[in-house]
Amino acid sequence: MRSKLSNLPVPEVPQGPWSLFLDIDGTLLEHAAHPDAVAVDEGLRALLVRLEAQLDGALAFITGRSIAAVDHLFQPLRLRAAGLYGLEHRLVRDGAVEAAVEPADIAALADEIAAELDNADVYIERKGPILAIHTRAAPHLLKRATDLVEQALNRLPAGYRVLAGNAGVELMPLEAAKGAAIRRFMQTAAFRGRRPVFLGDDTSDENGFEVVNELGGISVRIKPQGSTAAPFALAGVDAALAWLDGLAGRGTAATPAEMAK
Ligand SMILES: O=P(O)(O)OC[C@H]1O[C@H](O[C@H]2O[C@H](CO)[C@@H](O)[C@H](O)[C@H]2O)[C@H](O)[C@@H](O)[C@@H]1O
Ligand SMILES: [Mg+2]
Repeated sequence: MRSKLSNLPVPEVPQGPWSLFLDIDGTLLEHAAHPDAVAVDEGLRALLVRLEAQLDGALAFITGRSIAAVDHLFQPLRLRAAGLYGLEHRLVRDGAVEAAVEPADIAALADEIAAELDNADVYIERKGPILAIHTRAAPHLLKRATDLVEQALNRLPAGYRVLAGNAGVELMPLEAAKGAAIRRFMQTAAFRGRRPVFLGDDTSDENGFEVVNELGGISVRIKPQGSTAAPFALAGVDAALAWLDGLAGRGTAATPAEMAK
């Protein structure tokens, strides 16, 4: 069931064994005009290290970015992660990435859409099997970009969908879903038997909230703007980081450099 966001309470503190799933953009990092314009500071790295140690490894990023992009952002950390909305996984810290394959037809569509839009403020992110058109720096082009992606969808074989956000639109395989990625982690040794907690900020996180709710976990929508399946909310990135900081145990800390060994 979807609730009105404005009335949502701050999340309860998890009791007993719990695990943590984290969206990145808009949850841990403030949005920037371009995907490459964000940066991770040492405070955030240290917070993640503390939480990961406290949870005996039961922490994973669940993101629309590729795992390669996540590793670049958070280096030297290589935490557990589902990238590309679950098309890629790294189920153990520092482990191998199960990568997704790029269908040739998506690459061709990206070229066509780039030529049609022909605007330096629109960024077309080619993420293998997913194509993202970012219009954050050119909001007036969101409708045009969405129309072009929907036209492209009609020319693809069945098995793709369009996911529209506030500042862009993505074309992706149907199996790209954060909820499925969370279920997959919950079946692994580090997460099994723990209560999932998931923080996310966008439409693409709603499917993850539904799965976490079904599993009896705590789902939290960051900076609410519409309806959501999450029963809890936090006002923005600063509030999310402060809440996580409050959960982070002190005294078990390894440094990011130690974790990268
Ligand atoms: O699932 P997330 O971790 O939230 O990732 C979602 C997308 O994040 C990135 O794009 C978004 O953040 C950019 C930086 O703030 C912003 O410029 C863009 O408008 C946002 O859509 C990333 O580039 C995408 O690949 C992710 O799908
Ligand atoms: Mg996000």
